[in-house]
Amino acid sequence: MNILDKIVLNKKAEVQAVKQHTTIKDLEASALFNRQTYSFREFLLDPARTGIIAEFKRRSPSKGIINDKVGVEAVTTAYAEAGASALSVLTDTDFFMGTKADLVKARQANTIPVLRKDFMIDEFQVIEAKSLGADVILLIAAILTPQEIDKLASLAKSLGLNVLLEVHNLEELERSINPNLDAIGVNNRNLADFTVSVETSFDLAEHIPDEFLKISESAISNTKVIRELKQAGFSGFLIGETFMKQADPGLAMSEFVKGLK
Ligand SMILES: O=C(O)c1ccccc1NCC(=O)[C@H](O)[C@H](O)COP(=O)(O)O
Repeated sequence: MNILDKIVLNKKAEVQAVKQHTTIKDLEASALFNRQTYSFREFLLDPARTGIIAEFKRRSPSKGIINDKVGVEAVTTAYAEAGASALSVLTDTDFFMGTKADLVKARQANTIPVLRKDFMIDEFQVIEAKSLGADVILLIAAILTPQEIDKLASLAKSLGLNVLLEVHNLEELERSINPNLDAIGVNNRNLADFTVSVETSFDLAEHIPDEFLKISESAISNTKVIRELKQAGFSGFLIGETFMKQADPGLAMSEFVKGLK
């Protein structure tokens, strides 16, 4: 069984366990549930920002612990200050050391869109994402059927959430395209074997219809590649480890963006 299969199996058990003690009514009662979400498109296309979706990521299956010494409020506010167009916050605990509380803290400390970075397999998690203050959810084509993507994306849109679909190859892209998506993210990391190549983004760029925002995800480590990705039509750049592996991830981002000017 590859790591993605393990994560999904674990996630199914986790969601079932949460449903034992939390109802949809409980989620809808959250103070954050009825807030107006920020537009992913508006912030990503704002020329005063960088297009960077800056990720708070303590640990990953591919790298182990990246940084467990920093706090989510301090890092995400520094990311926003450095020009992030949006924030990505891992809420998976078992594989990434993220928490749902991290998302709430990032939401309350910032006024830019926040992506709930998790493995969404159940409608409950979409409603939960809204209750935690997310603006954007991630749907991963490799773990969902087209019918599941359609169901989860249309629920998300009905709640005012933005939807980012993540693909890794042309077959996933072609089978998963759906009018309820806002953005298509090309993951440069193969989630089954962890190999990374930014060429994946360049190869898929021309196949993504223009109505969707194009996001390049993972293994982005310098500003030269961002300039090249912009030329190829990408307007969003999801970056985690490059910033988080530094003692001060916010400072690392502010130094990094100097190279974009
Ligand atoms: O990062 C991993 O090791 C990983 C393993 C299995 C499933 C997902 C994984 N990462 C999620 C992501 O997509 C990244 O956190 C995100 O794109 C940022 O990537 P990076 O800039 O390379 O940290």
